[in-house]
Amino acid sequence: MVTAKVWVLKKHFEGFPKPSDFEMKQVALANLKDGELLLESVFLSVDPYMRPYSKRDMKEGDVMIGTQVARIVESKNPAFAVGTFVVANRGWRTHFISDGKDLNLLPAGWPESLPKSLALGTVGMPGLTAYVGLFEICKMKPGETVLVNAAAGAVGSVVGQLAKIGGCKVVGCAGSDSKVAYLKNIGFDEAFNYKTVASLDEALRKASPDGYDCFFDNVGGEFASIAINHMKKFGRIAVCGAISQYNDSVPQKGPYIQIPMIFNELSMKGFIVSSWHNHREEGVKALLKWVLEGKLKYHEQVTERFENMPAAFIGMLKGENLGKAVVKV
Ligand SMILES: NC(=O)C1=CN([C@@H]2O[C@H](COP(=O)(O)OP(=O)(O)OC[C@H]3O[C@@H](n4cnc5c(N)ncnc54)[C@H](OP(=O)(O)O)[C@@H]3O)[C@@H](O)[C@H]2O)C=CC1
Ligand SMILES: CCCCC/C=C\CC(=O)/C=C/C=C/C=C/[C@@H](O)CCCC(=O)O
Repeated sequence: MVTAKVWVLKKHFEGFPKPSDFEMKQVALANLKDGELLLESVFLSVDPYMRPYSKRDMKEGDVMIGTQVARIVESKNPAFAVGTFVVANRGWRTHFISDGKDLNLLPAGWPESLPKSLALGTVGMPGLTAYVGLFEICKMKPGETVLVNAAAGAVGSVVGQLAKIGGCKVVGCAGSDSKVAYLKNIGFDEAFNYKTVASLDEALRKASPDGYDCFFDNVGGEFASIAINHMKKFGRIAVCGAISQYNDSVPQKGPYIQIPMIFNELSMKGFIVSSWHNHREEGVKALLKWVLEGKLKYHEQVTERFENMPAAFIGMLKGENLGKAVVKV
């Protein structure tokens, strides 16, 4: 019999998550029935959505939500061979049982040399978020200027590079000078540290005096309220995330957006990547191709050991990650 380690939400987060909000438990797994598989998590993802979704969808004592790259270690299902790697959405667990219906194989053509953890990042849900947000929501066109915040993270770093591949000028911001250096390294035209600039308004104007056609917003809050005033006529805003607000106990009050929306005839659309599953195959295939061609660079912040899941999650929310934050079990 296999015993899985799992992390549960011991106490709903109040403000910023803290280690004592989590508890690690052991769960004995049943023997496999016909048609079932035993899987071990190899890489687990820590993502911002876990913070707001825990409040909306979870109760105390539930296993933390999340996805993993897992390896099949035992199979009583002829459709799945032992040793196969899959992407699963089974939460913070070292081991789990599946009937195979909830598993996604890695995309065809995945070379052995490419880290499988990328299926949780650049060639997974965050990469697909960038792809959908830019091509379907912003409807980015060559020659346009694209702005993205949280630009050195999992989604933002792909947004900037896809915008360059698509023939745009790209401006990004991030929360440290080393992240800004990374953005320049992967091809951003302009990048600034939003924590140290004297004025966000000035920094946005300096980076693109003519304004922005597309704004891929990962952050919300004050940054978005300022950026909206820098949109060009008929600009498009993809409302992807609002990480600056996820840990607020008291909702922020911002300036109202109607005047710039009307004056510049802007479009603003929120989206959730899961609703775009019909674009998944096409998107992931394109992302993999760009990675293999060297046009789409990646960086991963790998935390070792399952025991460090809460630390990796809290660190990501604090901005300690460059690129995609993952945990190697
Ligand atoms: N709509 C959708 O379907 C999806 C939305 N998202 C959203 O995209 C955004 C980015 O996600 P992801 O790429 O996975 O995460 P990241 O890899 O970008 O990690 C989060 C980053 O957010 C930045 N950050 C944290 N707090 C603040 C703050 N108060 N102000 C500004 N930046 C902050 C930090 O970078 P820094 O050092 O630069 O501050 C941190 O590294 C999130 O808002 C997430 O919810 C993600 C996936 C799907
Ligand atoms: C309750 C308030 C919500 C505010 C918006 C919060 C977050 C936006 C966001 O980050 C959403 C992310 C959604 C991710 C969904 C992922 C899963 O479906 C897993 C998908 C697995 C995979 O495709 O690899």
